Amino acid sequence: MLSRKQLIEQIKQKKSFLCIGLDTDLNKIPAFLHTYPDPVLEFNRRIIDATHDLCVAYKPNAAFYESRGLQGWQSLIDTYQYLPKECLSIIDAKRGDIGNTSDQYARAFFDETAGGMGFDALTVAPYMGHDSLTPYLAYEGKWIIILALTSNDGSRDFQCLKTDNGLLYENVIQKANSLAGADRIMYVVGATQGQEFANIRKHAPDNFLLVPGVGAQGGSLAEVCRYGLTADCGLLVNASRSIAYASNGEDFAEAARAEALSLQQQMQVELEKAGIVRE
Ligand SMILES: O=C(O)c1cc(=O)[nH]c(=O)n1[C@@H]1O[C@H](COP(=O)(O)O)[C@@H](O)[C@H]1O
Repeated sequence: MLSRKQLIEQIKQKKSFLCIGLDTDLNKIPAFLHTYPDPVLEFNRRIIDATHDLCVAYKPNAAFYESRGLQGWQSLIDTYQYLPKECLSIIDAKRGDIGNTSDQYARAFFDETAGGMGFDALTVAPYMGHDSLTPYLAYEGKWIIILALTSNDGSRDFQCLKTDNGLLYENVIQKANSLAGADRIMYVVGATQGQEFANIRKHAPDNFLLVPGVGAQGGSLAEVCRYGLTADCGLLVNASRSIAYASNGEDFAEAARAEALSLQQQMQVELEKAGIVRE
C-alpha cells in the first residue's frame, strides 16, 4: 500500500516520477533467457534490479501475461511479489464492468489473500459509470487510475465528443471526482496529448496523472511537464518498450538502466525547475 504522501516522498527522494512498464513479450526478450524456468520472470527481475533506484512505480500490463495462459498468470503473480515495496505497483488491466463483476476484478488484483496479488493501483475504463468504479474504492488505500484522455489516435473517437456539459473526458473526470479524492483516484492522460494537459489540470488540479506515451509513442516529456506538473509533481510518466527493449543482448538490463537514467535525469531537471526538489 502506498499513500499519496508516501508517493510524493518517493518522488522527492529519487528525484524521479518515472513509471516503468513491464510489458514483457516472450518473443522480444533476449534469447539466452529462454533457458530459465520462467524467462519472463527472469527478465522482469533483472529489469527491476537494474532500475528500482531510478523509478517510483512499475506497471505490468496484464495482456502480456494473460496471453500466456496459466504460465503467464504465474509470471504476473511472481513479478508482483518481486516488486519493491517502496514503489507504487500498478496493474494495467483496464477493467470495467457491472458492480458485481468489478468486485471480482478488485479481489483478483487487490486482495493478496484471494489471488496472490495485492497491487496498489489498477487501471479502469469509466464507460460503465459510477457503480462500475465504486467496488475498487471499497478497498481502503488502493488507487484506481481512470482512462481520461488516452495516448492513441482513437482517443478522439469518443473521449473528445462534445456534450452539453463539455467534452466527454471532462465529464468522466467530473463524475469520478465526485466518487473519491485525489488520494484514491488518478487519471490516464497520454503524453501525446501535449497542450491538452492544461485543460486536464482545470478539471483535475490535484490528481496524479499516469502518463504513458513517451519513448516508443513519441510523446514529449518537456511538454507534459510544462502543462501537467503541479506543486506535488502530480505526474507519473510511464515508458515500457523504450526501456525494457533498449537492447536484446546480454546487456539488456544495463541498457534498460541507461534509458531509465536518461529519463530520470530529465525529470530531475523539471523537478528542480519547478522548485519541487532542490538543485
Ligand atoms: O493505461 C495505460 O497505461 C495506457 C493508456 C494509454 O492511453 N496509452 C498507453 O500506451 N497505455 C499503456 O502504456 C504502455 C505504453 O507502452 P510503450 O508505448 O511501450 O511505452 C502500454 O502498456 C499501454 O497499454
